[in-house]
Amino acid sequence: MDDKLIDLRSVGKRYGALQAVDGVDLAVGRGRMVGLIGHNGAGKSTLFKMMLGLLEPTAGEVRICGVRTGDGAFRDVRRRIGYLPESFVAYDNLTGMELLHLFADLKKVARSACGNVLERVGLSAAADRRVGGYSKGMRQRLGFAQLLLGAPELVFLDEPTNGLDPDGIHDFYRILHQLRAEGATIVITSHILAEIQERVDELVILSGGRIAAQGTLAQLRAGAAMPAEFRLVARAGGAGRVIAALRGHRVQVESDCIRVPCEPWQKMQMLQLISTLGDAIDDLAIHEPSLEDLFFGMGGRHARAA
Ligand SMILES: Nc1ncnc2c1ncn2[C@@H]1O[C@H](COP(=O)(O)OP(=O)(O)OP(=O)(O)O)[C@@H](O)[C@H]1O
Repeated sequence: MDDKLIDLRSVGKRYGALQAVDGVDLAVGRGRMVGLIGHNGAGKSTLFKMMLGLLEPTAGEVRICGVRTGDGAFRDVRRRIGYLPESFVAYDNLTGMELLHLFADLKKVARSACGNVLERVGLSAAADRRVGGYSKGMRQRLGFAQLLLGAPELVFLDEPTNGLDPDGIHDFYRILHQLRAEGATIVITSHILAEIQERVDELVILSGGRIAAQGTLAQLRAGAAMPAEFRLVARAGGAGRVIAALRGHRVQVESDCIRVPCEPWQKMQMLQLISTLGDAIDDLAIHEPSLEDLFFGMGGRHARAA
């Protein structure tokens, strides 16, 4: 069996004169969880639709579970895929359970699986209520429940945490991590970079239809070579000594701390220097660049320049 569940080779999609996706190469192995991020219009949904076989690429090849999306055999592959679109449309006059029965019938999954799935997303108590009375977060959970039907091997989620409260987001990722532990391969898009950065195995930054960067957060940090920042809190009367010792560094003095940018390879030197200041320093923290810092340093900047 092919362990590259997703295999995109030089994939492009053109809408008339607009090149929405351009020369994308991407391989995702079984059991991986990948975060796809990018500005509005970067091409995330177009890429998703091509991976789901809903859109034909105008260039290159999309293979899912080893099968080309244009091939007849892809119909069977589709049954192994779960998809939660950005706007999950539910029928308001059905109950949550009735709606799930509908999805179970469409997916050829036994209706008896629905109770368990509703329980998994925390909607058991609302199973017999009409969807019209559900909150935005409850609808999103229902969308997640339909995705779980049939235990999909490959899962695509487009902005899945929109509308969820912090508890909902926490539960949502807990279930996703369980799915991954069971062997599922997961691709997720999000605009909430702080939320996704520590929760996926790998990040793909899409910009202007192309992959601007790809890797773990640590790899993206290393590739971007963005400085970390030391934040030093001086003891009363100690600030002058700290600033004098840091002469030659780009020091920024704030009301609550002294900020010193530091290249990744200079961290140990900086720590040694700080250790000589002893009792002039009350506290220190090292702030590594966040995904948001990297995004605006790479994809975001490219995107806006495009
Ligand atoms: N059916 C279509 N016809 C013409 N242009 C389209 C079509 N669908 C998308 N586009 C264009 O392709 C580009 C990529 O759109 P896409 O929806 O894939 O981006 P996205 O990254 O998902 O954006 P968002 O974060 O806003 O959902 C955009 O410029 C968009 O206007």
